[in-house]
Amino acid sequence: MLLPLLGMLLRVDWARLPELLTSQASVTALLLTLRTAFVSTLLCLALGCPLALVLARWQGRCLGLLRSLVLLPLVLPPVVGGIALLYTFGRMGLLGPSLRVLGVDIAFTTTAVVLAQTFVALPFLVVSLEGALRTVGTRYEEIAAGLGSSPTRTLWRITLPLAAPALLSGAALSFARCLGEFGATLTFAGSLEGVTRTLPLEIYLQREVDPDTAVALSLLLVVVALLVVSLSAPSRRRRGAGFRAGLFRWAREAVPARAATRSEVPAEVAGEATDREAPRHPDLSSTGRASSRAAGEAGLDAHVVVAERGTAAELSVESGRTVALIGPNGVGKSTVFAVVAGLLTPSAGRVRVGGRSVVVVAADERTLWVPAHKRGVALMAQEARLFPHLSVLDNVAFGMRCKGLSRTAARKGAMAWLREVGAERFSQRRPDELSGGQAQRVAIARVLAAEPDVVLLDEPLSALDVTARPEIRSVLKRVLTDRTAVIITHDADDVAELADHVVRLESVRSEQDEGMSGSGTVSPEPHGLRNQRP
Ligand SMILES: Nc1ncnc2c1ncn2[C@@H]1O[C@H](COP(=O)(O)OP(=O)(O)OP(=O)(O)O)[C@@H](O)[C@H]1O
Repeated sequence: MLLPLLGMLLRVDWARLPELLTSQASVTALLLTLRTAFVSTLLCLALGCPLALVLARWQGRCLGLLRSLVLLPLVLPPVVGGIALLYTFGRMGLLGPSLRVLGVDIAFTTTAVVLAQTFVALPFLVVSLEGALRTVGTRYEEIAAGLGSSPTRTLWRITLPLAAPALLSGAALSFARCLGEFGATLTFAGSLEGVTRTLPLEIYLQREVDPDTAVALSLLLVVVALLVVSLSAPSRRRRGAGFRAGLFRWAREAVPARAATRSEVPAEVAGEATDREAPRHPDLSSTGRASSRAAGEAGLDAHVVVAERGTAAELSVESGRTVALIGPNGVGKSTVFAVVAGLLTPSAGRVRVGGRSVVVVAADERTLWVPAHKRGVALMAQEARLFPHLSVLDNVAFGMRCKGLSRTAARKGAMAWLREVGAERFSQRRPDELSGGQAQRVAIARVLAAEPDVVLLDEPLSALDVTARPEIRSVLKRVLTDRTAVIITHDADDVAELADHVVRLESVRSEQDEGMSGSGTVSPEPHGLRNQRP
């Protein structure tokens, strides 16, 4: 890699360098290159983001074919791309006559340069972004939906910010690729000075007449490309260090509405929630949920069959009660949660939340399907899954923001919840600056601050060490009082301390059941198991 660069550097006429770089033709070519590369990168972002999202999230059959098509320009010689574009947009091409009727002429114009650059650079953005989206997965999006976030809000507030580093690297790579584009541009746009002659074309021309200018311009292109790529390359330093992180932090702090300073936030909520009652934000307390918490009413009622996972379960939770869902590994407890939370369609069954039907499926056909963010069901998993790009305070405020509270009101409420779970001193930290126990406290506050009708806790204490467990258990015990909740656990202490009832999901696989990998039965224990060993 270095040797050819060295070879070029030794040929640079350093004394004449400024004069060579500032000639009229060089400056025109450089400005045209930067301008077109910038527009092409914007076009790559506009086309590449949805494409990457589809490739990362869609599970259709033609996915492989679609990915191959998107990646094709990476392996095609650019001149082939140029010919393809010419026979599509050129005067005699597929769309040429129709475009001419509209008075649009694309081939051999600056627009053609932009199209050629976009054609070859798009895969760089898509590949970077798709990889990042797949790595992040859907776990944060599922949490966001449980907190009441609409798909659009989730896209802008969770998915894209989480993929921002990859988006930046992908955009920079695309920009760099646009800077160097030659073959497709020459074929489709030609080489007209000031219109389509970009820097690579200028270098090629100068090579014939003035090799010193060609070498000087090549050096300039190397420097620009190196700058772009190095600024966007993933940092191997500690998270939060480095130029990019510094730039992001500076931008965050420069926008006062986005981040309150450490001293501001506690002052903002001074005097809030001084009692040990679980705080309910005043703007959220009148959502009608109080009536659904009347004793004896159904808080959650689920009858679920997921044939492909061999799970069948019936679960009923009185409003304001906590039920422990227990059973051996693989019996289908998390599957039941996924159906109730709206993350999985059952093969048959129905789910009612607070007396409202949210799922009805009969014979594999969904007759009623309320999307996850409209169910009022929040899921808390083994790991805290705090949104890594938000501060602790904004994590907890997220659910309230989804319900339409102003940023200030949501942060006030969030601070009160953090105080409730004993985590207010971490409010301005980032999730990666918390221990497992601290993160789990914050996750509890985040779920409860969203005021869901039903809280689903999937082994919330299992990732904690033995010292943190009793502490978090007692926090849970306090905050789950009067809430409709289901907790999956393998720990007898959790059952004894947290649950009003126990539902046992059992495997009843037998010789006769061949074809079903297993099924669940339910055996509700009588109320009063509290303080007993199950
Ligand atoms: N994404 C998936 N796709 C297909 N099958 C799955 C998937 N996740 C789980 N299963 C299967 O569904 C069945 C129930 O799994 P589930 O995770 O619901 O069990 P569980 O009772 O929660 O287990 P554990 O106590 O180990 O968490 C298992 O046979 C499992 O292999």
